[in-house]
Amino acid sequence: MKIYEGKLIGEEKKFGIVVSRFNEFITNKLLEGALDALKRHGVKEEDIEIAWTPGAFEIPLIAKKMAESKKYNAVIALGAVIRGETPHFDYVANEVSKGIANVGLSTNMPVIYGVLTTDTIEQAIVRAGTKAGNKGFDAAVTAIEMVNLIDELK
Ligand SMILES: Nc1c(NC[C@H](O)[C@H](O)[C@H](O)CO)[nH]c(=O)[nH]c1=O
Ligand SMILES: CC(=O)[C@@H](O)COP(=O)(O)O
Repeated sequence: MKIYEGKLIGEEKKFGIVVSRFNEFITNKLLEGALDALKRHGVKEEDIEIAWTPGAFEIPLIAKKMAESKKYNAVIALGAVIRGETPHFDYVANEVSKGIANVGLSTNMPVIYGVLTTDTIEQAIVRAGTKAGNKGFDAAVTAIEMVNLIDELK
């Protein structure tokens, strides 16, 4: 029986991070978590590039540009979409998740979904480095695992 699972070793791998500025109080924490995870798993600082978008809605386009550049082994998408008073949240959240998934499939590259979609600011804070951990850290670990899993399947 042969089982494939990506090792959590980041040496020699290159990562692009696309992070949205909207709700920067939260997304900065997600970015810190992602950078912490990459470095603690052996990724060199020079092998990480970061692109900032105005909001989460713009993430898929920049993720696609990064993936198509072939400069990285994986792209990590970080954002925080927090519900307001109108249905705008649903449109943004739906398009961002769909867009990011489509980029990964269309470019054949791991594009990891690290975008918080929460009803309240408190829910976002809890997931950006406090009680529920840091979803940016988790997304970066997922990126490392996916890169190595894909290498194993070659
Ligand atoms: N409300 C949030 C937004 N809204 C902005 C959109 O993402 C986009 O930048 C704008 O509609 C222009 O295209 N963005 C977030 O990242 N988080 C939000 O909570
Ligand atoms: C997710 C959003 O776009 C949201 O923050 C916008 O807030 P509102 O619905 O109150 O305009």
